[in-house]
Amino acid sequence: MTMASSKKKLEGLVAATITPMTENGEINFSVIGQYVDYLVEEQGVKSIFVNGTTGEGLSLSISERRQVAEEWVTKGRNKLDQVVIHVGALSLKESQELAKHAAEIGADGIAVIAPFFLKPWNKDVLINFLKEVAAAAPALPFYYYHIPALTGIKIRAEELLDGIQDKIPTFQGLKFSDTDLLDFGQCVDQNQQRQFAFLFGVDEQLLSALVMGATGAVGSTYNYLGKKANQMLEAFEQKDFSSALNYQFCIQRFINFVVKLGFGVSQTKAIMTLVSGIPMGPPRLPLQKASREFTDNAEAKLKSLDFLPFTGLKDRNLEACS
Ligand SMILES: CC(=O)N[C@H](C=O)[C@@H](O)[C@H](O)[C@H](O)CO
Ligand SMILES: CC(=O)C(=O)O
Repeated sequence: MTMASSKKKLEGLVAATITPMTENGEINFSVIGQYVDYLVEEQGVKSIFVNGTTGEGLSLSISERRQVAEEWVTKGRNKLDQVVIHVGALSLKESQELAKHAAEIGADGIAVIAPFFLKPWNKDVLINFLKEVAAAAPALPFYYYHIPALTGIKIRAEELLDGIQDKIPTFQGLKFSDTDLLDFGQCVDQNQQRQFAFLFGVDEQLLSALVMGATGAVGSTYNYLGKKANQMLEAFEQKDFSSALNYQFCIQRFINFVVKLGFGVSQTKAIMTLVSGIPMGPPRLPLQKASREFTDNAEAKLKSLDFLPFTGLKDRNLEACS
């Protein structure tokens, strides 16, 4: 526990990394170095969450997950603050293997979702599963990744956190990807004496979560809207709430637009390719590549919001926020 507890707290924006792929569906390791530089230099994002939802972690083989994790850790060395690896899997054995591997390669933490096929039906069973995974990496900070809409496991995070450190001594925080701000607020409220990280995962609502005590955020949009989100965090920090709200609305205009077109990991890959210029490639089945129509519409919206660099249309960007 000494190593885990001496680790500095995970805070600020954490990009949920995309797993770049080639047109024929293999992982494109060759762009990960550029991707790290892009996040740090262009978006001001210094921590990453690897092999999660956005990274199609559950669609990769165990061997691929190990290689992806290793590449991010290697390329992020001396550049990134923290690299957290999502090691959740349906098989406890696989999850433990990935946790152990994350420790071996020098990752800064591990996160785990609830197993979602044969399900834990109550808090104690879920804790037992998480505990067994955490124990495979006893020196690494452990984060629970709460994403009930995707796992179907609706055990409230507030309930799960009650007494969790007695069971999982390396427990260090929560990645909360749900819109239930009562549950989130109570996680914060009931653990004020503990140094947990409360990482919010609904990018379009981050400002509300900051009010509730979020200490950071993990999300897909920080890959390409990190700079804007950082401006919002800065304004919030300065107690300039009207500017913070202005930034949140600006981010919402974009997310609202793409949500209406149908937004998920495939679309995130297309948008990131557009904005960063780094080819993210297609997603893996069962996901399907974003349509040309989606990409064209998203591009027009990004331009009108002034979210694309060098568009040369500044005077016509009526929706742009400062
Ligand atoms: C379901 C999902 O992928 N959630 C992401 C992270 O938890 C978010 O970053 C969303 O992509 C984002 O908030 C847009 O809805
Ligand atoms: C968004 C997020 O945290 C994930 O992709 O796992």
